[in-house]
Amino acid sequence: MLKKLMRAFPYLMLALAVSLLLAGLDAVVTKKMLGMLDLALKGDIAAMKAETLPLLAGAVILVPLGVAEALTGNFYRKKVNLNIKYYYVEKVFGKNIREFQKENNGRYLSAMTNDFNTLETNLIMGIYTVGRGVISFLAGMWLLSTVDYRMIFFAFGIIVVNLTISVITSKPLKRNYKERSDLFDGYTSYIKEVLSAFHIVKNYNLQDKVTEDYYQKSDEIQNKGFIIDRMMSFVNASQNLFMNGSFYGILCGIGYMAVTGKITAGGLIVIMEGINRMAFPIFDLAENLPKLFTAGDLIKKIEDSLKNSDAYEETVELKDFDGEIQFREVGFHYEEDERQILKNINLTLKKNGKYLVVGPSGGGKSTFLRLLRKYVNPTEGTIFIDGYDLMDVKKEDYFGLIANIEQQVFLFEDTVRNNITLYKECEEEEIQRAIKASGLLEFIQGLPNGLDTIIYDNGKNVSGGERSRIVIARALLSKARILLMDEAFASLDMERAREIEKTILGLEGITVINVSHVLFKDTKDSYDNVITIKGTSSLRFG
Ligand SMILES: Nc1ncnc2c1ncn2[C@@H]1O[C@H](COP(=O)(O)OP(=O)(O)OP(=O)(O)O)[C@@H](O)[C@H]1O
Repeated sequence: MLKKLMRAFPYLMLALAVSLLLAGLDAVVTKKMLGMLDLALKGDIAAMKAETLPLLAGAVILVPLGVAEALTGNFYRKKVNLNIKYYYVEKVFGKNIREFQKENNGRYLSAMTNDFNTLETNLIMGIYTVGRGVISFLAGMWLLSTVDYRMIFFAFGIIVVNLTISVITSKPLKRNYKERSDLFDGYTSYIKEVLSAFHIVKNYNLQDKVTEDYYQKSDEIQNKGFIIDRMMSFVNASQNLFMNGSFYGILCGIGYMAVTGKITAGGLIVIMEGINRMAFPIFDLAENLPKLFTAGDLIKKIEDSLKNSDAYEETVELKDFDGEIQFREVGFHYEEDERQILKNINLTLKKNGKYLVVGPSGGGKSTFLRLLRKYVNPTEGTIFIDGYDLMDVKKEDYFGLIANIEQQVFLFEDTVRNNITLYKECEEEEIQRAIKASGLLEFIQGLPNGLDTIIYDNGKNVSGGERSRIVIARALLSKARILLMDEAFASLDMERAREIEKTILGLEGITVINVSHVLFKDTKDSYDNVITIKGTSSLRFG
């Protein structure tokens, strides 16, 4: 992520260069204006006339420079935000399916909202604000030094003390920011869960329980925010005390110099202006530096959540499926559960074969499919595909060879066409063939805009059976070599299920592995084999 942030470095530099130009020119114009005051007090009209034009020119240039500063600053902010968001999504979709499913994906939502907001405020804008603050501070320091060079030492003193306070206070702040981010993860997951279970909450009158839980979680987060704000106010108060003390000291000094005639009236105002320019950025620095130091931990937390704990290197490229899939002494148990789910599986699935997988509930049929989908690897034995260990086959190649029809159907909020083609270029004829084979023709003909009708909110306006058929059409169109089906007919009426099953069994050039408890006598015989999975106790093949 740091690399992505660094990519926006040139934009930051550009924005700060414009700020430097603006602050420098502004300081020169101020210095010249106050020089005019001294000339006026001396009555040197000729010198005043000579100074007027450059002064006016400088003042005019300040206007476009001010606009450029705002534009370049916003551009930097946009660039860096887009960079890290792009990086994040790329990384999230680089996660292994199994690892992603195992985690609570609320943490990703929380990262994309809460953590990114914190990063934007504390780091992205923090760096920019600190950079501008330093520039403005230096401009103020230059103004002071034009009157008395010793002011430079005073300025450095202020910076050193400010940095020290920021470093000391950042440690407890870091811890609290991290804890608040963790709380946000839980909070976001909770909100996601409660909103998706909205109808259950209403039907079972769980509103009070939800309100109470919500209140408690919000309370914890607010408390953490309160602790952070309280710490920041202590930090700011101590920085302010030091700053105000220093500035009052300076004011006394310059007051004395003015009274004793060591500086002119213009010089006095130059120093006041310089202090003014230094004061605001110093308060900005005091606020932003400690926050800036907390960003590292947040980035680490985000990066850690993006890592795949399974870093097994897949080396085999497999562009086609030519022969067979072989299970040899395959056994499996889930990572978090030592219970053996599958044991000693030995079977061969031939190219273009049609296989029906049956067995009791909880017997391990979906787990068997998960192995075939490469979501998990066997904990014992080996699955070979065309002679290669499936574990070594690159996921992106293998996923290109298989199509899945799962129990949980996901539909995009888009047209029926895009939901079927999954945004790939397809011939109209192929689409129509898939629609017919999946029994969707009647449904699509009845839609107001046919294939271009929009499906809303993961298929709110589509029935369970229609959803299944859309996903079946999707799989038929994908031209996959292996079709893996998990209770694909569960929400279809018998007649339609039988029809679609017949179509699928008649498909040439595709291997079908169908886990189903919906069995028809006439179609059952069309399978090349029926595999019975009954947990670890037995596995029957044929
Ligand atoms: N992610 C998981 N972590 C731990 N155990 C799991 C996980 N998924 C499934 N199991 C367990 O594995 C066993 C087999 O589950 P699986 O879903 O493979 O069975 P199934 O035959 O497909 O069942 P059903 O027909 O009811 O869908 C069950 O005892 C289940 O509790």
